Amino acid sequence: MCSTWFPWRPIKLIFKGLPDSALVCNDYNSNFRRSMLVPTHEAKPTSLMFTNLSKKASKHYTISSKSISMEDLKPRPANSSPLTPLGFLERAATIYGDSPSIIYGDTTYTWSDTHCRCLQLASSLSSMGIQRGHIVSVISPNTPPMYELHFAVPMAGAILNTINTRLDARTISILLTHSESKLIFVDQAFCALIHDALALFPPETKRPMLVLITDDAAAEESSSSCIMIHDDFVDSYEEMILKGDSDFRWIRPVSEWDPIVLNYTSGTTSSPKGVVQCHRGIFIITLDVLLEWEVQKQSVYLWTLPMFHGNGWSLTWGMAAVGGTNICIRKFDAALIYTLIRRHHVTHLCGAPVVLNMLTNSPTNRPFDWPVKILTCGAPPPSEVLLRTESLGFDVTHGYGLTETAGPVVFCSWKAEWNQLPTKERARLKSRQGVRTVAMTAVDVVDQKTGKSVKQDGVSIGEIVLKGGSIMLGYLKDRDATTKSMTEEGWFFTGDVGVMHPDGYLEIKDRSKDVIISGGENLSSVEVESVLYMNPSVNEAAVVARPDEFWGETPCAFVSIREGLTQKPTEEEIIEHCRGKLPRFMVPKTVVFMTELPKTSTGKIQKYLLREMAMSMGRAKHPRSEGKK
Ligand SMILES: Nc1ncnc2c1ncn2[C@@H]1O[C@H](COP(=O)(O)OP(=O)(O)OP(=O)(O)O)[C@@H](O)[C@H]1O
Repeated sequence: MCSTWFPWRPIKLIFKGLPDSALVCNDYNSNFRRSMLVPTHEAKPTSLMFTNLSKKASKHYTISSKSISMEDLKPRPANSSPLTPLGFLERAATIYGDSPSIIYGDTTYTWSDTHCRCLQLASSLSSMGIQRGHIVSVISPNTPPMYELHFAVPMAGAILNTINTRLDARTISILLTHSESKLIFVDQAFCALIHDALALFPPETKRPMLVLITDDAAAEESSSSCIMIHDDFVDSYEEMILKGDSDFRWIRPVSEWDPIVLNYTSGTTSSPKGVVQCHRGIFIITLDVLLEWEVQKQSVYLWTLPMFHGNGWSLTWGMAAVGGTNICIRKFDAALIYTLIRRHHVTHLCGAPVVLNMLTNSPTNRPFDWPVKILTCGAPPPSEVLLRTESLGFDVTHGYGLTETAGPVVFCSWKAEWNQLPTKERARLKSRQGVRTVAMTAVDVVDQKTGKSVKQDGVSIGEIVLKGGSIMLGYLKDRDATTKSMTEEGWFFTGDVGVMHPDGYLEIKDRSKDVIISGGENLSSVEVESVLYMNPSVNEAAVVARPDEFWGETPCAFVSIREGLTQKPTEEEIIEHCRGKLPRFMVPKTVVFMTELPKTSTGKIQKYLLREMAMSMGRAKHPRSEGKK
């Protein structure tokens, strides 16, 4: 009854001296001490009466107009501190102070160390003039400094921008100018790259300060290039920590909507866009992912996913929340990964489907004695790849998200009854993207013309739209793209197309830009790819549109073949393999073999490059007899 009256309802009302029969909401669980009912002679009668007061009680008690009514109960400072993930670190230092926070080669830090180092770094940043709202960039692989900067930079009030290490100098130069970065932390392996990027700055543009991150493990690869520009650095990372004050009072956000990170998208479909996320959004997604992926306290997390990729899907902050151990590595190396999983008894790791593929194809792969949980996201995982990964003892969780959502916000939440199904069927179910996380408000698939929800039949295609607390604030300096992607009705348009299955699970069919239209019919490149992956000789597959003289467009498959095969398949054999499993119009008409498919820095296949190659082949020609579907 109470909840229908007041949006901010009390959990329990305690009225001193009132008989039990006068308690209005006596079923709830926590304390709310406020005398709302007073003897009638002290208060003016009001029309608002509690209907379940006993007759006797209602005679003596009525609502005081002097007291605070339900409507007046508003947020107060005690319950309105801005949400921020930065507080996770202080807490981790209190609870897990002596436990390892980061292991990197022979170096181990504890949570006390990490807390202290981040405060010292934040203090040094402040001393150097870094202030609230400034952008501070970092280019580094997954090293301890890269992890620490996720706390230290926003603790100085600034906004962290992690730069993708695989970008070229020209793109980095554009991003740094666009972000107006004030300072860049540069791992020594990337000195030459940053040097080249800065050389491309327009003449009048102010240059950022540079701080050098030295690393013995990187020394070999980068010593000469680092000496070249050594004088350009204002300081070194470790010096800044030494100079810093460990009692520094970190700068809390004024509002939870204050920006905390700027991340550029992968650039799979167009130039990278600068996504800005706030403290609140990151707080929400971090807890959401931990809950959905069932990350236990003091888990051991191996950093196979680059932290520059959406801040490692927010698990950078997540590991502090659970006091886990971060195992850092500079490079993806399947043999090293298997060694580290065993050495440190790793419990969790993440990776785009390409990482799963590399792990399963590695000659060093061997099953584990304990379940190693792996979260895959970032691209559609073919069911064959899921199957192979699980057969090694990995427990795969499949999530879907974008840089714009700060991590996975849709998960293929697993149902116990599915464990009874045959393995192939399980893998097929798991390749679906799934259901919104608890912190997301809603997910839908809408018709691109009418904007109405499509039928929940697993066939009707529409655009995937999302709403929830971790959707970005917007794209930096791009009002048009921001308003286009987030409508007044409250939806964020993902640019992905998919279907909603009758059981409420979402499945992506393609990115809008990758849909192939053959003879007027939309064709999902993802479906064709998953059939190609069923061929045991196929290592990687991607399908794009090739202009076709008769159909307008037809599927063109690019494949790489597994290493070590004595007999490689022919184009006709690959086409024949698809014929048995796909409707005729979906069967690739062209197959191109490549040693390796081109990928973005986040491991996604660069379909726009393949599309350009397919375009350059000219229109596919057909004998007249092929003009039937
Ligand atoms: N589980 C998944 N299955 C299928 N596709 C996925 C999955 N997770 C993410 N994606 C794809 O990745 C996209 C988000 O990727 P990201 O934010 O890294 O940048 P990008 O979209 O690849 O780059 P750009 O926007 O610059 O083209 C999604 O829109 C979707 O197409």
